[in-house]
Amino acid sequence: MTRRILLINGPNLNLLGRREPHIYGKTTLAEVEEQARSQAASHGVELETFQSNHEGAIVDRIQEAAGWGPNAAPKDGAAAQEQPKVSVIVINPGALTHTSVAVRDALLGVDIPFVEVHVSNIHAREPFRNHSHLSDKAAAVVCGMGVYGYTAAVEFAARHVRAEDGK
Ligand SMILES: O=C(O)[C@]1(O)C=C(c2cccc(Sc3ccccc3)c2)[C@@H](O)[C@H](O)C1
Repeated sequence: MTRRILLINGPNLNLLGRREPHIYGKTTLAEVEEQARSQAASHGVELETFQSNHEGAIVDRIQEAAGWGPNAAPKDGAAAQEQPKVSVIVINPGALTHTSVAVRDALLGVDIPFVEVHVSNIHAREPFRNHSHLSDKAAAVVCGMGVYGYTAAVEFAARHVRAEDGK
């Protein structure tokens, strides 16, 4: 069974590197995703990426990681294709961090360990950004390290996958 990491980025992160570089740096999301894919591959682990500005689409993608949801199985009754198992989710929920019980519920519901990433230090920003609906349930939280936070998170996730495989 091929195991993989699912990297999810939430609202406005498609603008990473293009807006507010003094807070989020100049690295684009495409560059972050390519680096993460390459880093995971160096561990022999697949990495899939998903970015959406829509809470429900993120909930759907999280459910799909567990084999549930609208795209889980073919409608014609054919055997669902063997999908590589998502072993770990790395997620930067963006503003949904502070607002979305639905994303929290989806992550808890699929029972897949997740790592929460924030490019900025959310604890040193506006009060409304100081609370996360996810952190108390995350396997790990990385924030304030810029886009290196994704590197640290993927490293942690890849090591978890390899431990699962007994490597
Ligand atoms: O630091 C982060 O990674 C964070 O998750 C990321 C966020 C984020 C992500 C993308 C854009 C913006 S703000 C923005 C919106 C439009 C254009 C430029 C910047 C904030 C914040 O909403 C969160 O509070 C913190």
